Amino acid sequence: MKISMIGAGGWGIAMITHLAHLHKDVTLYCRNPETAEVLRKTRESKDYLPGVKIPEHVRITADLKEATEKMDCLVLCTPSKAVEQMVEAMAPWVKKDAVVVCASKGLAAGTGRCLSTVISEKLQGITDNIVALSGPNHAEEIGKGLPAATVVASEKENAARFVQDIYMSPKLRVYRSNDILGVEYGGALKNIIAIASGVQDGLGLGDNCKAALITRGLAEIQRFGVAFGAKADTFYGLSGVGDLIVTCTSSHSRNYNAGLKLAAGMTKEQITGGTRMVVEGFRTTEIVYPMAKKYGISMPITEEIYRLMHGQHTAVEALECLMTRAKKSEDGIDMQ
Ligand SMILES: NC(=O)C1=CN([C@@H]2O[C@H](COP(=O)(O)OP(=O)(O)OC[C@H]3O[C@@H](n4cnc5c(N)ncnc54)[C@H](O)[C@@H]3O)[C@@H](O)[C@H]2O)C=CC1
Ligand SMILES: O=C(CO)COP(=O)(O)O
Repeated sequence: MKISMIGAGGWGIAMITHLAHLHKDVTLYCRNPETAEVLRKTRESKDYLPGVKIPEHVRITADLKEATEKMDCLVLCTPSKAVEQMVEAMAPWVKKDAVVVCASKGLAAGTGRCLSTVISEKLQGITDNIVALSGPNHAEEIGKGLPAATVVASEKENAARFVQDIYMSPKLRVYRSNDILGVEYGGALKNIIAIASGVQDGLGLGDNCKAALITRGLAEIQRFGVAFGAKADTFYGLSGVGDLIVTCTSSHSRNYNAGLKLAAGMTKEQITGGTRMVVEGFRTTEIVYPMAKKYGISMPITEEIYRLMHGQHTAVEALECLMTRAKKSEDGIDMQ
């Protein structure tokens, strides 16, 4: 079994460390040759995941061909903005019928399509074994081997089973799903609500407000996902409500921390300029809000995060707008 991790940020390092405890032939692709050399020598990324030792037998390479060819399983975990380009670059070396896993959480710019859809298109004629992996999984905890659960989803049942077998361990419980779109929309859109959660904590709004935000956040994530082909029930699972809870409440979350900074008055540019780590929720908001507007999908929290990011509302104004909206019924079917 030859497994390769494409992306050496926090998530890639956590996953390859987990997989290295279960498999012998494991590779980590790091795009920067100097960084790859440092990782080879120190077996640790001080920048992305300090305190996690990459096992000695993990092959670390900056050569994409070496990281791709002959691999039975390729896991993509770059920031979402790089996934399409990365798959395009890998395509000439991807083995026929290899299983390709998308562990990045985001959507395609412009179209808002799921990353698995883009990957499938780029690998047409080479493989259709495309799987999404998503769940409440902070790299900091997976890297330390703390217990967790996740979901692997695919239209191809055998591909999902294959990835389930590869990842499953007494430390990581892996569930299967056939709703790849639902799993991906949950993973991508929860980052918007996590930013909002950071904003609300930054304003000191309390636990009742947090519970309301998570619950109403789930409702709008589900509305969007279902409108684009996901199954409603998937959002009540690990990749939906599970990931939403952890990202809205964990101090590990980059999106949550970005929200805290927005509430403190920092701009999106100041926040992203101050960290090398990806804050996916900003990009996902830029993609989702115009789509929600275009297709008439009510997403009030997403709308306020968009306005906050664009300096159109302050955090306090965003709160006021959300609290003073027209009266609604909870299930969205408004009674006369
Ligand atoms: N960190 C976490 O706990 C989890 C992250 N994810 C997702 O995984 C993806 C990656 O996240 P992290 O590893 O945390 O990010 P990170 O910010 O820790 O690291 C990003 C890595 O991608 C590389 N990179 C940046 N731009 C690139 C490009 N254009 N082409 C190729 N490589 C590029 C960087 O050099 C770095 O190695 C994101 O979509 C994130 O939402 C999913 C689950 C958990
Ligand atoms: O997706 C994640 C946890 O499941 C990571 O979230 P952040 O990108 O906000 O850190």
